Amino acid sequence: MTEQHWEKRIAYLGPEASFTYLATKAIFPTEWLVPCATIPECIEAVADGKVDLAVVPMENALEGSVTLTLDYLFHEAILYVTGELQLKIQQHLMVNKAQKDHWESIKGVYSHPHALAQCHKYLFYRFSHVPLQQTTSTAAAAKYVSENPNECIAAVGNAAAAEKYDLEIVQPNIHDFHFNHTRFFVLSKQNIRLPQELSDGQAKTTFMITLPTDRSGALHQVLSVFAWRQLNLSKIESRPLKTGLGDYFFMIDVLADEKEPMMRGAMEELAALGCKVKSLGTYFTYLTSDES
Ligand SMILES: O=C(O)C(=O)C[C@]1(C(=O)O)C=C[C@@H](O)C=C1
Repeated sequence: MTEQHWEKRIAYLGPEASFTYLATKAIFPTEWLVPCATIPECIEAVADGKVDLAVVPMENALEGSVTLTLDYLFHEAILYVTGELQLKIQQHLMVNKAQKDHWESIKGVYSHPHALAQCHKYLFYRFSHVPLQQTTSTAAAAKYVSENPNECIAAVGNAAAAEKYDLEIVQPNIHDFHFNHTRFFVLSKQNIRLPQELSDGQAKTTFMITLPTDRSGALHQVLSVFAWRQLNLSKIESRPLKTGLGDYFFMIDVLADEKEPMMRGAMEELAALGCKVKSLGTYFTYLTSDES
């Protein structure tokens, strides 16, 4: 955080100039940032104690959840959310400067699948004949385009990536809807919280809940546990349990601190209903002002 000097090691989905990097750098300007090639690599790095924190994308306003992050947190790792970062997302089409006069003849568009999906309309109407190639991040796509000056290809990513990898932005703001933001989780092995200063001050708790058995009304009962206590939910999403078709767990965000008496009561009632509840902890949201 800007007011502290933790000198922590923080893994992020890299390389440098990815959106995850911009969100991380905005909130941790002085810490040691460690790029990882994939979301599982970031999560494993913090789970194995190689870094203190890891920052991974978890939800985009246009494309929805980053399911790899949610599933990995449920199935593979025991980690806590210490904070949530939010970043405004602006996607630009960029080419190698050696190709800037021929950009309308591009033979491929490279980017992270979420970024390509956020620009679906533009790419479909403008370049429907051009194959889309998935990369591990938008910055990885920009790096690839910069390392291949003889290929007439483009990357989709942010302005910082264009600058870092010396590319020319040939079409700015190609995302389909103006309101484009992404949420990122800051993960830790400890159930700790980033300092509340600089956050929006609203405590949020994320639970992963498995219903007892396939009995009618079970989800209704779970929701009523929160409803009658006037605990406000800001997200609910079902994901496959991976044990069979129709088996799900639910990821629920509640706008309250898990230490509040009402939340403790809710947890007790869920247990009495036979639900398995995994709390990822209570955390605050930090709005990053980076204009990418
Ligand atoms: O590729 C990047 O730059 C990322 O940080 C990943 C990611 C994502 O997974 O959603 C983050 C923000 C944008 O929504 C697009 C891509």
